[in-house]
Amino acid sequence: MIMGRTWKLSEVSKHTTQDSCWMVLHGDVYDITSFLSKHPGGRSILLKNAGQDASAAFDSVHPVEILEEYLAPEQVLGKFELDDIVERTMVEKPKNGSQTDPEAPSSTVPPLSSILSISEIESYAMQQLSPKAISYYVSATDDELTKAANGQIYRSILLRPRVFVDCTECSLETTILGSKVGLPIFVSPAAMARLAHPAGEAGIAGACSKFNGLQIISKNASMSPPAIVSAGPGAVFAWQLYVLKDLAATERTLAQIRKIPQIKFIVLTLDAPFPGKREADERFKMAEVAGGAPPQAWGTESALTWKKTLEWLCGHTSLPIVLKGVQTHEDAYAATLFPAVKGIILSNHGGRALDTAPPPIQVLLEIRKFCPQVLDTIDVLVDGGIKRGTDVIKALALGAKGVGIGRAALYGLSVGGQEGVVRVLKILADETMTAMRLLGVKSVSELGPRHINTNALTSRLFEGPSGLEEVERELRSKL
Ligand code: HEM
Ligand SMILES: Cc1cc2nc3c(=O)[nH]c(=O)nc-3n(C[C@H](O)[C@H](O)[C@H](O)COP(=O)(O)O)c2cc1C
Repeated sequence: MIMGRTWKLSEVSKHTTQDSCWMVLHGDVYDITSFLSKHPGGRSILLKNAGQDASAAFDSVHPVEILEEYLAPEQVLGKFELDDIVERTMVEKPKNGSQTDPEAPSSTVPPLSSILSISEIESYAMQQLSPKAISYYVSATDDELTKAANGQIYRSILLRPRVFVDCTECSLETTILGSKVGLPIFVSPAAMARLAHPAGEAGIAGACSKFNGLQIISKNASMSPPAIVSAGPGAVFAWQLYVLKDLAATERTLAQIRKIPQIKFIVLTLDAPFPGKREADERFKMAEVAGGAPPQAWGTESALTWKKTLEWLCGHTSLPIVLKGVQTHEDAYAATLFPAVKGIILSNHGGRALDTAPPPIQVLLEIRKFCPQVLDTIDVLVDGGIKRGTDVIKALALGAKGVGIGRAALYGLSVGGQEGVVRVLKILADETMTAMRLLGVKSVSELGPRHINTNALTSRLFEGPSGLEEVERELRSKL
């Protein structure tokens, strides 16, 4: 009986094929032969790491709890014991794809306080991240037109500053989905944060905690939700769900989430029923796995529908539901017809879903024109392309309750761990506050369409009253 015995590397390393595939993970030896065809990340990456201690590669993408969830107890063959010879010659393996990875170009990051903009953080991140992390984080679908448009659209919208407003006192506090937060900027869910830095999603939580900010934890986080929330006592949390083809596994995960009181709402991502064609990432994977990677097995259920899926989800959570990846006003309106849905995130997955889909700001304008009541019925959040405080206030002025950052948080993490994310949030918070003061606005709730200039894009906003009667009324009462 092999169960319970110890194995040396010389024995484990004989099992590297489809017919017999072993792997060392966190001190245990696993027989993963039957899991090869089931691994959502494809079999090639497992074969590449077969016959060795793959803990470092595993840790940068998965929480350790996933082992128990996906592998049966009989697949654990026993404990791993280092051979003497290996122990003596072994060089410390990198824990992640960032600074400690010899593949990653070395660079010196200046003191974080001297980094002034999100673009600057991004350029340092490109020096810190491993090629693998860059191809995964930066890539977007096809020609990356939507990714580019997400940022460009903010540049084509102009603001309308008002004068004679005392903005000495100015606050970024607001409420998102009923939770008070210190700033209207939240961290969108992003998989595999430990590819950027060992602090991973817990580092992001620690940073959000300092601002009483909101972090939406990804279903594919590289750390477990309990570990993440315990790192952010002052933060507000939500958890993002991909419904897997394996519905029972999704239900088990939802049961775990129910036990975490810090999680205030569930974000169901809908824009990725199939993986987008992210060529930079595919090219990297092809080079990484000899002979090319087979098409990835996609674990996400592609047959979700409004009524069936929402009814099912309501059976497994009593938390408010937020739909992420809404890209038309029709779907925004439809969301308001389901009482369990308390919010939507206008998002195109940072350009990683359908290329040439519209930037969220365009969808917000559509909502204002065709069904403005949506904005009064549910919380509308947006993400994609946010790099400046002025981007934040434009989205808020157009009706968003909060604005998410995806890559910017990962880039901050890569340059300075938790403190790097703090720097990202501080830059954006300070810029937002400055922009509000210069605009003549003292609080987030005052921002409105009257702060947005009319041009070809935004003219559809101005079908309503001019606002002049309100100005007259206000002045008369003050004079
Ligand atoms: C043997 C134990 C492993 C198990 C049980 C496992 C499980 C999973 C699961 C459930 C997913 C779907 C995404 C998620 O829910 O996180 C996934 C995806 C993935 N896994 Fe693993 N995995 C294992 C080993 C590895 C190893 C050693 C690597 C090496 C780096 C790896 C790399 C990946 C990648 C790259 C993805 C795809 C993520 C994406 O593109 O969204 N996995 N794995
Ligand atoms: C590397 C990466 C991983 C992501 N993983 C997820 C995820 O697991 N779940 C999800 O709903 N969205 C995911 N997204 C999308 C983000 O939540 C967000 O919509 C997007 O990044 C916003 O655009 P930005 O990166 O321009 O800020 C991911 C985005 C990136 C860049």
